[in-house]
Amino acid sequence: MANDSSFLFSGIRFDRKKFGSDIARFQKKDSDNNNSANILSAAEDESEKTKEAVEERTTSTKKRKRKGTTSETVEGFSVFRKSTSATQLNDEVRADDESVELNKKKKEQNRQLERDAIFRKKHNIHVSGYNVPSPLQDFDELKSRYKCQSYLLRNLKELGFREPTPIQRQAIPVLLHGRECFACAPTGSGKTFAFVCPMLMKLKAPAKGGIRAVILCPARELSAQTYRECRKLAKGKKFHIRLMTKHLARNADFSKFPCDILISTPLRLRLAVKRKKVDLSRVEYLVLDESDKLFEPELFKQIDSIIKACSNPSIIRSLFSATLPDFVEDRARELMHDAVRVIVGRKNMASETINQKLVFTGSEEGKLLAIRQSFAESLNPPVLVFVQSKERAKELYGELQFDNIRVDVIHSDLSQEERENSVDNFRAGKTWVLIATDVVARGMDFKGVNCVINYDFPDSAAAYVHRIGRSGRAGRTGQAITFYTEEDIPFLRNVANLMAASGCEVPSWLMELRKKKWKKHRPKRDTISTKPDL
Ligand SMILES: Nc1ncnc2c1ncn2[C@@H]1O[C@H](COP(=O)(O)OP(=O)(O)OP(=O)(O)O)[C@@H](O)[C@H]1O
Repeated sequence: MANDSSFLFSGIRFDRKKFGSDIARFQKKDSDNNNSANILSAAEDESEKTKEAVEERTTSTKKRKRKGTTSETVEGFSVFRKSTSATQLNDEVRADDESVELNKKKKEQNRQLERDAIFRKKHNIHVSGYNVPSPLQDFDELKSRYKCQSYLLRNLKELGFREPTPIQRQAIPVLLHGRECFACAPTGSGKTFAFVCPMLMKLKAPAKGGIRAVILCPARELSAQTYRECRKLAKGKKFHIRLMTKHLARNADFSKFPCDILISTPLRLRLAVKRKKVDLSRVEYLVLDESDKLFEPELFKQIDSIIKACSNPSIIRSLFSATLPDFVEDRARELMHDAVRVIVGRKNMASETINQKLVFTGSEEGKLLAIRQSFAESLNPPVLVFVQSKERAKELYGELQFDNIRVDVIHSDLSQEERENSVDNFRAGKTWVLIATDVVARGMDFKGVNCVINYDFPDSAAAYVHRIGRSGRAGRTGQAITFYTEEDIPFLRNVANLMAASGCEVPSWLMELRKKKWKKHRPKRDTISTKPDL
């Protein structure tokens, strides 16, 4: 025991002065107790010394760090030094260093998070999800942070894109970090580039060996437009970008040619998949543009089977739209892994750059008078006029085509070529007024549409937001006029709410109307005609 204790406590100097009274007490005890008394007092001493030693060690480690040295003998510390191996000590020092480093890193991360939050607030960007990448400060960061190739930066410049739009600031880094993403941003706010840019950057260079990326759009016109935009952005790089035409869907064998990016409507892609001429198992990127439309019941089956056919486990999927109803969010959460949700402004809101107006026309006849009067007073082309069906598009066209204005029409009964011509002529300014059904209500980027007229009241909040969003794009101002008749009054409050939310003045009586659930409001309307009924 004595030996043990001397071994255990060797090196400890006993402070006789400090523990004088204890020594006196223990000296009175018989000799048998001497050993244990010594041990006890030595133990007390040790505990005292241990405390000192620990304090000493902490200070000396700090000192060492300050001085940059690693060994300094401290009195009374040697017992621990002796029983602690050099590697252990080194480990402790290293652990200390690491924890300081970690703290520094954490602090910097927190500062970055704070900066990101301020920046997002400034640009009205709202995110949710784990570890959301920092938003882009400018396009230069595409190069400095993500090694963007020069062809893409050059194309951006050529297109006149100086600053990223809010959705581009956030969605591009999210996708470049390989995260799935569902995003909602106002009409005309640059969502196309937000998904095409990271796609081109991730694909890096043209390659053979199957379809690598797919963009799905709900309408042919929008697919054609996205195809053109992709090609503009990819200029200078020989990517194989293909638009799924009716001919390709029916006849082509996609295994026979390279395809980096395929742009299609769900119907055409589904047809090609069914024919087994398209293999989607290698697709690395899948974009569902106008995703809420794609998830509507009439397209859901096709979309579902396409998503299943894109079976690559490392696929990155993204959903984009200006309207993101809850059912689409739910679907996105089911579908995606570790997705980031990006909302610019408020969900499902009309663009704030559009001046919106409601006009009561009483009857169908009243509408025709109102549109003629409006054109007579001030026709400021290009003007887009929306009606609720192809029959009504034909009727209105029949009325206006002889009115000495350059008017055209687009609907699903026209041939592909006729539809393309209508769009091209309108884009080129040859047509002043384009009468349309909802086939061109979503995504179409007609530059500088001055006014959208909802000749027929839209059938849903989403339809309203997308239709009027053909105007007031890319920061420009625009105008939207919505005609309403008695039949539409139950749904007026919904439009009034959208108007108020995007900053338009709304008469107070409108805000006092009752709200009614707006579900596919397409009442049977009287024929558009000034000819008297026979
Ligand atoms: N960073 C940018 N700077 C300037 N213009 C831009 C920028 N990004 C996109 N644009 C332009 O803004 C217009 C609208 O872009 P885009 O069609 O992608 O909008 P969107 O958000 O997809 O609209 P929608 O919801 O109607 O589909 C286009 O003409 C496009 O060229």
